[in-house]
Amino acid sequence: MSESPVLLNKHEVERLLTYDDLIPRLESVMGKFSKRDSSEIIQPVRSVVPIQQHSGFLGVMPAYLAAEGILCTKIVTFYQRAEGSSLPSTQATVLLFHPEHGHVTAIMDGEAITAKRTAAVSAISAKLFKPALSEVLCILGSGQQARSHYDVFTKLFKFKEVTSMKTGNTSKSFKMCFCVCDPVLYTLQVRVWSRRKEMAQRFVNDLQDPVTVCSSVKEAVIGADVIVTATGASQPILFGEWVKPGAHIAAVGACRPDWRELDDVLMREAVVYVDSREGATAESGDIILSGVCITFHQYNIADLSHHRHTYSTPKSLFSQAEVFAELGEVLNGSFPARREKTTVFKSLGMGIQDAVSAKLVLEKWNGEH
Ligand SMILES: NC(=O)C1=CN([C@@H]2O[C@H](COP(=O)(O)OP(=O)(O)OC[C@H]3O[C@@H](n4cnc5c(N)ncnc54)[C@H](O)[C@@H]3O)[C@@H](O)[C@H]2O)C=CC1
Ligand SMILES: O=C(O)C1=NCCCC1
Repeated sequence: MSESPVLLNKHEVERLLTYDDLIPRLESVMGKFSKRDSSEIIQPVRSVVPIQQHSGFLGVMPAYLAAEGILCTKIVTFYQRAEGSSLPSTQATVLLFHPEHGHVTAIMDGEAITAKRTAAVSAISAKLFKPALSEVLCILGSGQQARSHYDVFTKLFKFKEVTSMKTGNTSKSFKMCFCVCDPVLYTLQVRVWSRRKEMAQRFVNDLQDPVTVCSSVKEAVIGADVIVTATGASQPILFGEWVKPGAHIAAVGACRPDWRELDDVLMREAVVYVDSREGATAESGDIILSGVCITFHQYNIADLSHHRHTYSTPKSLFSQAEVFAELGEVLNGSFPARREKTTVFKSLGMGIQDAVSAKLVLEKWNGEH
């Protein structure tokens, strides 16, 4: 008889899952995933059931990591909620199985895992792609993901250290330049925008450090070096014309093929990285719809039965935004991090991220019991 599964609630998962432990595991598993060795990792694209009547979705996200002995699935629901709703828009449960015998070893809350692993992956993207001098972080949205992104980004990038160069004369006979290196600490400035300003204000009231509440997306993003988009938007809210050249955008929302957060200009001008190419091709409206042309030339042809039919041909077609690489392909060295360019990391979420997070939580719990 197998033992009863360990049951862990949100509070326990939150306590046991730390970014310091999680980040290296995510880097390792995403690097391995991008090698596409199916004897090591199997992770199909998420199955999603629309719940149209209630503006919601049910997703199932299985993963098997043979070398690590992790067999896992997350079951997640996500809803488009009215602003200010007290219900969480993303809810999840994660199940770990015994890979050899098939029984369930742990059932744990998936909300904390989803919040932390998504933010941790965005932070990995920012480590790789943000401009060397990044002083301004902008967060669009004020929900669960906005908060976990705030926590990990300020933890990792709170201060940047820059070396200032001084020049001067050293000799009477000729002028020579010398350099003195002064380490200077700058505080990262954080800005937040939310659809309703009072929600952004509520977000800020919970924080220790000062954060600027902005009245518009444009005000929030102008001059920002790193931008996190973590909203439930289904139409673009972030426009390329506002984005500072060289900025990095971690785009977390818009996880349906017909939802957008980023406009065509940004999607076509930036170097686009994704978590999984298959996931992005199936689910990212920002990628799928970026090449769709909405201007059509129409003409009519009368057929023999006196009906008139309208035929359309595209007047002009833009090509779709191209995916440059997966985050894992950069982590495993097969593609470069093009830090000098404007970069977008389009995140959709992966079962392997939940799997390593859940395993970590269970290991920590086992260590305590
Ligand atoms: N990439 C990934 O791995 C994951 C992505 N997500 C996605 O991230 C987004 C945020 O998720 P949570 O923070 O859990 O949700 P949440 O409900 O806690 O927060 C959503 C935020 O988006 C704002 N918002 C909603 N509709 C909007 C609209 N039409 N325009 C502008 N702002 C709008 C809300 O005001 C709120 O600030 C969602 O789209 C969710 O599906 C969630 C989990 C994982
Ligand atoms: O990866 C996840 O978990 C989710 N991704 C997008 C939608 C909500 C859940």
